[in-house]
Amino acid sequence: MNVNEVSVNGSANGVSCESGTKSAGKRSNGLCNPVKDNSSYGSYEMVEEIATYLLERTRIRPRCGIICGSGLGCLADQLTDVDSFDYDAIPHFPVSTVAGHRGRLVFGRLGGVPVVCMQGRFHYYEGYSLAKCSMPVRVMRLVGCTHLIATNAAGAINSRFRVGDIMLIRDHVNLMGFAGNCPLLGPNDDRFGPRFLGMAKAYEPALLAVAKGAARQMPGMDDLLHEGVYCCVGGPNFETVAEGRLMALLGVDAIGMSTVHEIITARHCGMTCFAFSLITNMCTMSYDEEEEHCHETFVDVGRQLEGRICELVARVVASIGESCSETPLAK
Ligand SMILES: O=P(O)(O)O[C@@H]1C[C@H](O)[C@@H](CO)O1
Ligand code: HPA
Repeated sequence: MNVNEVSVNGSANGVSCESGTKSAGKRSNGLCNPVKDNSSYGSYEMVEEIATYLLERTRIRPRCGIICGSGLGCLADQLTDVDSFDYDAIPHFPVSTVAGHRGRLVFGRLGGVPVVCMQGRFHYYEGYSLAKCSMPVRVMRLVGCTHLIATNAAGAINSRFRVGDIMLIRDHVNLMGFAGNCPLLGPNDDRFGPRFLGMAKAYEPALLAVAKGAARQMPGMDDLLHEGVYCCVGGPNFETVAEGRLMALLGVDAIGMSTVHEIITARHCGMTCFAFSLITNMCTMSYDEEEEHCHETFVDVGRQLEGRICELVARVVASIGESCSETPLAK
């Protein structure tokens, strides 16, 4: 059996307290010592229990999961018919520790399409394993999502990009994977997906085409839009000049601290993926440049582009809604 065949019927009872998380009625600070953290965090039963907990408390049956990046929480604010769950109220869920990441799961409708938004994500530098950072993607799958939209704030390596541009992610470089760190480390549970998986079409070309078509219809948007390669680093420090230059040699267009492990996890459980980066800064590529990296400024860039970004996402979600109504959702 795999996730495409399984319907959620686990029980929300009998929740146990795991190290570095919180379970019903019991709390810790939600942080893990990465050394002690279990790389294969999130058994099928645990994820199923979280999904059941949520489905018992909302009538929304989402088709698409949306992860809001730094400063992009506005995406969740667009939803109607909302049921929201603070992360610290959901059994086994980690908690957000980064400014600009609100820390709640929001079920609702975007233009009529049922979706669930992570208003705040988990990052490796917060002390969570990659498996734990991306565990909510599996929850999204078990509550019924067939599609994932991941968004992030990123620094531009590509000198043609400008702050405020949007880069549709065509592909990524899994730098942390090169170093042996991957959300799928540890025993594989075939109910989620296969042991080995191809990543050549990680980002769905049809959704990239939809986004580009939508941008052409939005005044001024076409000029802001690029397509490129994203790379995730562990953070929380930004890159040295030498590292920035190395990224350019590797063919990377923008660098961030998320998304790659979420997409790997989503592809593992058969989800169709779309992602984009909001360019919040230019990476420092020369020793003569003043480094002007500031998380709060990055969050502000997101706020300034809220309207356009929300419209872009709404249009992609609408097209997902249309494709889902043509293809019946697997149980
Ligand atoms: O959650 P995302 O990837 O959007 O967050 C980026 C990377 C760091 O967490 C933070 C740096 O300002 O923004
Ligand atoms: N580097 C890494 N992550 C980032 C950056 C950056 O320049 N900007 C926003 N997230």
